[in-house]
Amino acid sequence: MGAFLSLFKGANLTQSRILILGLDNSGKTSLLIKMGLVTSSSDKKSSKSQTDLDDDLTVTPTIGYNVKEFSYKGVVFNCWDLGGQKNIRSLWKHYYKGSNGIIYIVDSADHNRLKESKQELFHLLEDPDLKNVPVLIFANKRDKEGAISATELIAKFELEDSLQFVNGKHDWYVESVSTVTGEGIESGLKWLVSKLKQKPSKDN
Ligand SMILES: Nc1nc2c(ncn2[C@@H]2O[C@H](COP(=O)(O)OP(=O)(O)OP(=O)(O)O)[C@@H](O)[C@H]2O)c(=O)[nH]1
Ligand SMILES: [Mg+2]
Repeated sequence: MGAFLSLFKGANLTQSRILILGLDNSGKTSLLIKMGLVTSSSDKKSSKSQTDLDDDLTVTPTIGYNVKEFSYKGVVFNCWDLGGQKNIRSLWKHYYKGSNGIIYIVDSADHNRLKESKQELFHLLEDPDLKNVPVLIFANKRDKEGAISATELIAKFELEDSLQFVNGKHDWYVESVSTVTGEGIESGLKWLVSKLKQKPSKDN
């Protein structure tokens, strides 16, 4: 009976596997923590506090991965936050298969690493297991002085010219965010929800 009820409850939900990727120190784990708060506060039925949500997550460099599941606007986000240090980025590809979307995080205040971040993004999109997946790019740390805007990131990453041509057609969207203030996160998630609802789950 319990199994039947949970099946019924999930009947209208779009299941999605989302990878949170980006260089080390870009803010992936911070985003995972904040996403729990943003999605639960938009769902008025939930009254989770920040403490409820991040008790098992710490903002220290991730060795391995963290996984969290959120429901937001009819979509179940099964989010995988993978460690971004250079020596463990080669492990990312083992998580690509079956993914429905990517949230790629860029530290928009770290000018010295924008080129490396761009190269990593284009490299990962060459993988056949990520063909056609929508890519939400978060220009994170907008609260920091010197952070570049979403428009500047689009220009620096040359997204207009090239992203749609990498390995199939990738819908993409850039939003300037801060995981400290939460600004921008919901707007980006709304875009991703609209893309995930357009495509059947696991359709890569
Ligand atoms: N000012 C500011 N600091 C941030 C923001 N997001 C993350 N940080 C800080 O950036 C540092 C790195 O954040 P993490 O979330 O651990 O970064 P990560 O991408 O998970 O790093 P790895 O696990 O090493 O791949 C931490 O000190 C965070 O507090 C933001 O929006 N603004
Ligand atoms: Mg981390």
